[in-house]
Amino acid sequence: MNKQIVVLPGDGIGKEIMKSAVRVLQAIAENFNHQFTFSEQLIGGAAIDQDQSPLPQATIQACKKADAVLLGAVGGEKWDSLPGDQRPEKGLLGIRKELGLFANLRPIKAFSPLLHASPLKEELVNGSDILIIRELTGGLYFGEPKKRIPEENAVVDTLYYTQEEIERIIDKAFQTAKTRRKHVTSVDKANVLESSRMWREIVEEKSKAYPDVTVNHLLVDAAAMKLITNPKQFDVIVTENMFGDILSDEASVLTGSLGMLPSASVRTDGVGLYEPVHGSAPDIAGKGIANPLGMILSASSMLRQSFGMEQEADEIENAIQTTLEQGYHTPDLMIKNGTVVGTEEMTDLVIGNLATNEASKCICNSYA
Ligand SMILES: NC(=O)C1=CN([C@@H]2O[C@H](COP(=O)(O)OP(=O)(O)OC[C@H]3O[C@@H](n4cnc5c(N)ncnc54)[C@H](O)[C@@H]3O)[C@@H](O)[C@H]2O)C=CC1
Ligand SMILES: CC(C)CC(=O)C(=O)O
Ligand SMILES: [Mg+2]
Repeated sequence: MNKQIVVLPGDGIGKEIMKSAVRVLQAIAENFNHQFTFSEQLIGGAAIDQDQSPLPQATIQACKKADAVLLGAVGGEKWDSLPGDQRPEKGLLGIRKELGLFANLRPIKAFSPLLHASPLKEELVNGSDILIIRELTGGLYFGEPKKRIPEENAVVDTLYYTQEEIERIIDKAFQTAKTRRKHVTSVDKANVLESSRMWREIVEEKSKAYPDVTVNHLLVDAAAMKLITNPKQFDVIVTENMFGDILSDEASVLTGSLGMLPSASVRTDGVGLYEPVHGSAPDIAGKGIANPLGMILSASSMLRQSFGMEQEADEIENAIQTTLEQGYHTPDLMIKNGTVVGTEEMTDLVIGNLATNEASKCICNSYA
């Protein structure tokens, strides 16, 4: 199969972990006789430096033509003093919006060798399997007005949703729950926010069309607590953009590290952008120690969800399981008696544990 993949490494560790994902995909291409063509484009701080824009038109056009997009991470101190609409993060929000990627799927399930790597008790973590479905192109991160109001010595951000935006993400949650353990937890702040009250009404109305799926509602503050005191009660969690952003970083502690979490940002036709949950991690960037597994798992999610390559995705996930069983881990994972390795060595080990591990011959501009 011939697939065109746009890669957006971005900033900080984004560049380091993207190399890992591409190398793993090259090995998969070789093993399964696929042709993956990678085209690297600019986003975030790297794009500001080269093109004076966090999301150049060339990047948007390339992403729109691609079969799928891989994204590393954006942001860093260098660009922190820029106005909000010129920051690297604006490029990330922009590409999600441009591609219409309204649903961000964040699976949280610990690999068995990492059950003891969480600061939470192993018996709490063991058996938990959560999918956070975060609304991605609306809500507080996109609503207007969003500005300083100097004449009032004030500031405003806006939480705006159309009914249609809420309906499509709730449908996505119910449809996805049908393929899992058939339970949806909708998380909101309906005791305070009007947007949450409308969200809750839509969940109730939509639930009538999915009689085999059970549903409950939680306020976001209590949900944050329950995520780490009783995570096994959750199957699918669906929530507003900012709530999902925050809860998923919190939930990552179940897996041992934020660096383990992949995500898929999708729309209804299967087109997707695949990105780890974490950011550009400036505190460890350039040190060669970033955990590449969240990025590699995002690539395997791309194979599964955008390309229908189930066996190939399984091979990557099995190779990660084997590598962790062998005791290898990057320093972010607090494991007793393991062997600490860097980003590149971890990538070599995963590739070495693929069913076959010959070097790839795929077409690749900057990763050959
Ligand atoms: N998707 C994206 O591009 C995102 C970008 N950001 C941006 O990233 C920059 C840094 O933000 P932070 O709040 O520090 O969040 P962060 O997610 O970059 O890092 C939080 C902590 O987790 C660690 N960490 C994250 N990923 C890791 C990995 N793969 N391996 C090992 N350790 C890892 C970092 O070292 C840091 O201690 C900011 O500019 C922010 O706006 C933040 C989140 C998401
Ligand atoms: C720019 C932010 C919204 C990025 C982030 O934290 C995320 O998408 O998880
Ligand atoms: Mg986040």
